[in-house]
Amino acid sequence: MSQPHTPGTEALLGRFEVSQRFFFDAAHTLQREIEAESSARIHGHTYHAEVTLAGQPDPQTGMVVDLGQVRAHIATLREQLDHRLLDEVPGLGVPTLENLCRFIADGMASYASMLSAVRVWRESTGDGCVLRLG
Ligand SMILES: Nc1nc2c(c(=O)[nH]1)N=C([C@H](O)[C@H](O)COP(=O)(O)OP(=O)(O)OP(=O)(O)O)CN2
Ligand SMILES: [Zn+2]
Repeated sequence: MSQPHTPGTEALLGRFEVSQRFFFDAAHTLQREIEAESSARIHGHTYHAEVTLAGQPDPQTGMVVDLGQVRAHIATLREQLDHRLLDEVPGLGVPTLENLCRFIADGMASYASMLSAVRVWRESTGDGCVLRLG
């Protein structure tokens, strides 16, 4: 049974976080001080990403947000990254994990008020980055 939500009672109710994961395969180059030559060559990674949205469930739907809707939104965002040379993606900047987090967060602007975190990582190396928002 859902409880009516009274503003200011978040501390008692807690905060729900729902998330959606996706992955994309992409190529990039990177200017680095170490491993300079191999990083500057075009090479590819499988990137994993997770978008987290926070809030209270709507009393009618029982959902913070319909994750099916979020998945559809992410599919269009993913199109801009999957099988791309990241160096050429407009608005991304230097193709690092940090800028990928920022790019994905910007692409979730229509969910801005709920956006709690964006995480991007590479399983192959164990490298990861989290952008915490809100
Ligand atoms: N703070 C950050 N540091 C680094 C980033 C980054 O995005 N943010 N990115 C890289 C590179 O993408 C680099 O290509 C990773 O290189 P490396 O650690 O050498 O791993 P491999 O390319 O050898 O890994 P694969 O197994 O081939 O995927 C470095 N630093
Ligand atoms: Zn790389």
